[in-house]
Amino acid sequence: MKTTRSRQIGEREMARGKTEMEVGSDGVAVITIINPPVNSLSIDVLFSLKESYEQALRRIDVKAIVVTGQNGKFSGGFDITAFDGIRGRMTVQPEIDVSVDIITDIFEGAKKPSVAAIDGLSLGGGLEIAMACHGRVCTSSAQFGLPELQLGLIPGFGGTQRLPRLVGLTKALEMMLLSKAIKGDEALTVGLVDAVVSPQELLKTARQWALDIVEVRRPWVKTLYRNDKIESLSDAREILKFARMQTKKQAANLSHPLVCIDVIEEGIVSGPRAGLQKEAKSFQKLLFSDTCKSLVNVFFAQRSSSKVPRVTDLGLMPRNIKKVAILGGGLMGSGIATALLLSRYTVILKEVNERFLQSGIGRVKANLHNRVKKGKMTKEKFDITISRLIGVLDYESFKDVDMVIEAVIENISLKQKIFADLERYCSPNCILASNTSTIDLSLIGEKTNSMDRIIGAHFFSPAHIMPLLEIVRTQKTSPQVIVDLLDVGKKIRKTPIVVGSCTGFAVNRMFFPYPQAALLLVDHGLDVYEIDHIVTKFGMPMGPFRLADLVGFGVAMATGMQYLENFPERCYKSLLIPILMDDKRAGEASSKGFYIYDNKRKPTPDPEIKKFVEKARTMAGTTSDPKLIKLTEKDIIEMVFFPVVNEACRVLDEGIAVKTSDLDIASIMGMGFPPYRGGIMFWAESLGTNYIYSRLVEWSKTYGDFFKPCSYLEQRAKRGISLSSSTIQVKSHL
Ligand SMILES: C[C@H](O)CC(=O)SCCNC(=O)CCNC(=O)[C@H](O)C(C)(C)COP(=O)(O)OP(=O)(O)OC[C@H]1O[C@@H](n2cnc3c(N)ncnc32)[C@H](O)[C@@H]1OP(=O)(O)O
Repeated sequence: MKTTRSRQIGEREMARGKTEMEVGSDGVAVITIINPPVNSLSIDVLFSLKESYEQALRRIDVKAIVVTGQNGKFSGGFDITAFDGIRGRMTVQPEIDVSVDIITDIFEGAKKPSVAAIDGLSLGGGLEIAMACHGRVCTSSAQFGLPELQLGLIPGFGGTQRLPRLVGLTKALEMMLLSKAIKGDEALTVGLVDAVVSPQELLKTARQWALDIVEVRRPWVKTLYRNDKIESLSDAREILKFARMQTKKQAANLSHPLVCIDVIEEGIVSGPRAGLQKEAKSFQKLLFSDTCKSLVNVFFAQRSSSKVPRVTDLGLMPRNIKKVAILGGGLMGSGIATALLLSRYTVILKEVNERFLQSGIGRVKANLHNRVKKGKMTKEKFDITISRLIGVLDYESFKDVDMVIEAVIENISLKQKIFADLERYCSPNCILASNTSTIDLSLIGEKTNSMDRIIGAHFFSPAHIMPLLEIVRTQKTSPQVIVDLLDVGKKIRKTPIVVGSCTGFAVNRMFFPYPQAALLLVDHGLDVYEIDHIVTKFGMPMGPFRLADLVGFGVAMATGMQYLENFPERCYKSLLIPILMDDKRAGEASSKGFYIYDNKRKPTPDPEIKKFVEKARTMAGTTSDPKLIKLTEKDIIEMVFFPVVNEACRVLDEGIAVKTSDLDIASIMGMGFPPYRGGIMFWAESLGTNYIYSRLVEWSKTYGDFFKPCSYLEQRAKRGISLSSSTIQVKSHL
């Protein structure tokens, strides 16, 4: 990464982070990286580190150097917030290459040895600096990784060259291509560090290690020139060939993992300095890629989703939730119970009779057993985990639970009765949550006086695996209850988004036009499997028809009815699914839907589908539209996803979601929208509001109000304003 410092400092009043140096009577200079919260490497930190090094090298009382990070964190890597600034500055002639000129020539090439003392995080650029030191000492909880690929980048401070030289090619590829972090003990086993010590011993050991190098009691190793761990050229080529093959299979739409492999290969074939140069060039190019911009958007969107205006800024502390009761042990209830048990909550599972209860407990056990089978959980851990699950048939044990999550079938009167019961049996402070995916919470709590503690906890199936938690609040939900649920969400490792109450809430609501658009295209002449293929190629985990099979036609019809009741003017009604249901097809569960499923649930296209499609077209009076048959893949993607963008705009307009970035997260984590496209709104923004608006206008003229753009989109398109700008800003432009 090339940059200049003078411009940096000139641009800001205050430096972003620094290093401090302290020289001990033993002649060791300890340089500490200081840039809370994760000691990221801003340009200021990097230049301060360079200055500290140069000072230490100049001073005759300094024999050796120890580099460490403040507050038990070595460094979380290069400052991701600085990427935009760097992109802007790279049009100016860059002067210094951080990787070669600073890290390699000044730090690693120094005439005095340096040792990294690593506790906590050592990620990305942080690990790359540690690898350029001549020794590494860490604690067992220290975390090491090069996760740059998750940001659409490759390591840019020499990581592609030094990591293989320390841990061998296979392990290095695994750590980089899978962004897989390892802990201190494994780092020692694979050769990434030289010693693991307690946090109390860390600095002392690192100082002594550095002095030992000076006094030739330990070797002075320059990682970049090590050869002992690198495989022979022919073996290396085979390993890299296999890695390329795997990468193409698993990430067909991404090029940066292949760039990473090329850069590693360059170092092995042409030597590490050539590798460093290729790495620097590739890094700079990737920094400008759409993939990088999209994935960085996802990184910050994910972190901002738990920051809720007028809720998390009130200074409220989350209450300590220990015991959670779940009503209903079906697919959702058992999945939620599993997620909670895995994070050490005590869980009470209530069912209406013994048979249902045993099935529910059986499902939880099966979920946990799966983890044991995959080696993610030991048998002992399984026993401890399942011992925290208590099955009950009545409300007796509900008096001391901190939170209840109702996960019964979507029946309004049943839910109303349950919430009225809960109000009687639970303590007045108990949080009353519902896992409903469509029903308005005000309706669910109608028969209670507890609307302030009623909240939606909408999990996605399978609940113990899917990463999203949609937290649904009403006008009356208290901020404290939202803060509590956000905290539980974080503890069970979910990414929460907080949204308002409406039919389908944010995720299902904005995606309801998605299958409808696909059905419209089929009714007008397109092929079911072609649409699924194109949508999958775009990056969705499955196409809309395969998804309908997975969800099941019964559920698809029931939720479809909800949208039809609430938004009749913009629903597309196809007869295809009811026709398939008449043929006793219910989707994957019945082994037949749009696809035929074998006993391993592998889908195969069904030639018979054509017959049903024809019938649906005849009954609806639609015919093949010659214009649609000629559509390009791009057109099809737009016709399927622009109605989603349009509905997302309504969700924002109604204040159901407050940030476009929350909808990005919702689309990625709730629906599998490809993260490397940044999320549905980020992708839409990249295409241009006006473009989306004009295409919707054009289609609505031919195919009706299903495509009619909403006023939120129209206003922004006409004024050339981004989708994320608030209504107030738009009005001010009027
Ligand atoms: C040249 C080099 O090769 C290029 C690079 O180094 S690119 C950077 C590589 N490093 C990474 O990708 C690490 C990214 N960070 C993470 O994975 C996680 O933040 C973490 C594991 C470090 C910490 O996780 P956790 O404790 O859950 O805290 P988390 O909420 O994620 O982060 C805390 C804060 O630090 C910020 N932060 C984390 N890493 C950062 C980074 N590298 N740069 C800037 N800010 C960062 C987060 O945005 C967040 O800010 P906020 O409080 O304002 O929202």
